[in-house]
Formats: sequence, structure tokens, C-alpha cells
Amino acid sequence: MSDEVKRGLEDVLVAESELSCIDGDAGELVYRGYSIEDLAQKASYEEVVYLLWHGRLPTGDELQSFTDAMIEERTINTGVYEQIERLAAADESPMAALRTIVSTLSAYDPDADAEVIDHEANARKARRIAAKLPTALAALQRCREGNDPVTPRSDLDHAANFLYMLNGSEPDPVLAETFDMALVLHADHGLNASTFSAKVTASTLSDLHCAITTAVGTLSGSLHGGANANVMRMLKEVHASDADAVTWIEDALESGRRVPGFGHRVYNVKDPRARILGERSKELAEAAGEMCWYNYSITIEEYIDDHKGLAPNVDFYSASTYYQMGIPIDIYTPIFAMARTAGWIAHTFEQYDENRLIRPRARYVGNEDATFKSVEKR
Ligand SMILES: CC(=O)SCCNC(=O)CCNC(=O)[C@H](O)C(C)(C)COP(=O)(O)OP(=O)(O)OC[C@H]1O[C@@H](n2cnc3c(N)ncnc32)[C@H](O)[C@@H]1OP(=O)(O)O
Ligand SMILES: O=C([O-])CC(=O)C(=O)O
Repeated sequence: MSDEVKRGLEDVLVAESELSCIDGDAGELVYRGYSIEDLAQKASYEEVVYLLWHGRLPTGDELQSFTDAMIEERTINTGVYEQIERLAAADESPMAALRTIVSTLSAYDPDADAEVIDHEANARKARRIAAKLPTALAALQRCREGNDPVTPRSDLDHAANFLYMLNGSEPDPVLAETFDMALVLHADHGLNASTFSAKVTASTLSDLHCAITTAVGTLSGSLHGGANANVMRMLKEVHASDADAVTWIEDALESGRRVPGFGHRVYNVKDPRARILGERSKELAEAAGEMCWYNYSITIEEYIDDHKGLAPNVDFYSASTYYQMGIPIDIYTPIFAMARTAGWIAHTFEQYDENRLIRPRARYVGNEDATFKSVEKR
């Protein structure tokens, strides 16, 4: 038994997975062998979800019936709406609300009492969670803004339907396609912290809703998915300050600030997802004739590369992309969760298929010879 403490579990192998492969030195990401560049450009989110859950890309017929089955599950129960209204009224943050919403979905899931490892029931639960989360998130955001929820449409794909439910109007095709691509890019990423937490939860043989609730909580932190909203808040700080972007980032680094959207546990070079989103952010800026958000981002990227040798991760350019699409900053991380649900579910299924309780050890460094005194004598 090794007594070496691996803080942060860096480079520790704890599982085998067929889902996604990251080459951190080359800056490459593949899902089940397909490059992220190909999938981002050519595959819909629904195709990628099918790929992750079923092990291969669907045929046309398979895609149609999978999509139809997901569409059928888009509506959410009145009880879930009432919970959403309560959460919005309590001014709960969207990520905390989403965590509660996943739990609440369990209360209304017809398969809630199925055996934990019942493949058929889990496939149905998976479709329900993935299909209902966008409806719930859009409803939450509309409630937070004092608007009525919008009923999902069955003639729009997953991405376009979310934007429709969020804004109450059919999205521009370029924005719908951009959003679909962003969902594809966020669908899976090896054993990142939230996926690992889902596997830990599943390894105790608790159910799919438990695993996804755990994962939402883990994604919310500022070192993980929470960074995308912080990137946009930072860009807005730069915009509001009197300093130019170089002076601003110089001061921020000097004051010891950790810059959101930079650095990664696995990538030693630019995250390939940041490359793709950066290009899209630029295209949106050019189309709108407003380059400031993209220009701040580029300036900060160059400065941090020169002075810290750190490259942007996925959260850096999703921020300006979403902002230019008019998406409220508070729901950037919930959108990440909505997309990553595909990967969390796929990894939970892999965990169930090869389950062993995940239980590492901590080296005890506390007091070893304490003498107990009764409370009156302390
Ligand atoms: C979807 C995702 O989860 S992607 C990651 C999203 N998170 C962020 O963008 C938050 C900012 N980034 C970070 O905090 C980190 O880079 C992490 C958490 C992503 C990776 O952390 P780790 O692999 O544990 O690296 P660690 O935190 O030890 O950093 C190594 C060194 O780089 C520095 N560093 C890393 N990232 C940053 C950053 N964003 N800004 C400034 N310095 C940084 C650290 O200060 C540290 O320097 P030191 O050794 O002199 O103290
Ligand atoms: O892999 C990680 O550690 C974080 C990340 O980029 C992701 O979850 O997409």
C-alpha cells in the first residue's frame, strides 16, 4: 500500500472509459474516436448524446426515433414548475436551483423506484433528465425575470428549442447553430471533477438522479464550470474600468488574482474547445460590428500566455460567445450543466457496468494520544 499523498488525484488512473480522450500536450479531444472539430462542425447535440450513450453514431432512423423520444419528454410536471417558482422567488442562484430541480425531477419520474441498475429504466430516466433540464432552466430564468414560462416546441431541435423557451421567440438560425455547437463542445470531458463526483455517487449504488445532482453541485464551483460566468464578469470589469485591457490584466495578476478561463489540469496548451469557440466569438463580433468583447479576450489571452505561460480553457471563449448571443450571464454555468448531462449520464452508466465502490484513503496526521476528560473537567 503506497503512502504517497496524491493531492488533487493528479494523474491517478481510477477507471477505464471508452467515452472521451484528451491529449493535453497536443490540445486534442475526441468523443469515442471522433475529433471534436468534426463533431462541432458536422454533428448535432442529439447525435452526440446518442454517440455517448449508445457507443456509436445513430443511423438516420435511429436518430429520428431517439430525437422523437427526447421531444416527448420535454414537458415538465406542474410540481416541478411550482418548485421553480419557489426557487426564483427565494432568489436562489441558478446553479443551486438547477441542483434542486434535478432532485425534484426524481420525485415525478415514473421509474424512480426502479432497481438502480435497470438498463431500460435508466435509459428512460436519462432521456427524461436530458430533455427536461432545458425546459426547467428556461422556465427558471423566465421566472427570475418576471415572465411566464414558454411551453417547449416539438418542431425545434434541442438547441433551438432551448433558445426559443428562453426568449419566447424562434432563434436566428446562426445563433441556434452556434448554441448547438456549444452544447456539443461541452458534452463530455474525461474524468473532470463533476464527472468524477457523479461516478463516486453512482459507485455507492445510488441512482441516476443522485449522481446528476452531485455533478451539478460539483460543476458550480469557480475552479470548474463556474469559471465561464466569472470570465464574462471579468470582461465587464475591464470594460467598466478606465484602464486599457493590458494594464487591467497586469494589475489583476500583480494583485495575485486567479484569472478565470485560464489553466487546466490536463491541457498544457490551448484547449481545442477554446480554439473553436474563439473563432465563433470573433464571427459573432464581426457580424454585430462590435469587437470589444473579443478584443479584450484576445489581449488578455496574449498577455497571460506571455507572462504566465497559461492558455485559455473552454470557459474563456464560451463567455463572450454566449454574451454576444444575448444569454444572461447567470445561466452560463447551468447551460454547461445542461450540455454535460450527456457525459455525466454516460460515465454513470460505465460506472454501473463495472462497479466497485470508490473509496480512497487520507493519511491521518492528527493527535494520536488524547486522554478523554468528561465535559465537567474540560
Ligand atoms: C471546465 C473547466 O473546469 S476548465 C477550468 C475552469 N477553471 C478556471 O478557469 C479557473 C482558473 N483556473 C484555475 O484555477 C486552474 O488553472 C485550474 C483549477 C483549472 C487547474 O488547477 P491545477 O491543475 O490544480 O493547477 P494549480 O491551481 O496548481 O495551478 C498551477 C500554477 O498555475 C497558476 N495558475 C493556474 N491557473 C491560473 C489562473 N487561471 N490564473 C492565474 N494563475 C493560475 C497557479 O497559481 C499555480 O501557480 P503556483 O504554482 O505559482 O502557485
Ligand atoms: O476536464 C476538466 O478538468 C475540466 C474541463 O475542461 C471540463 O470539464 O470540460
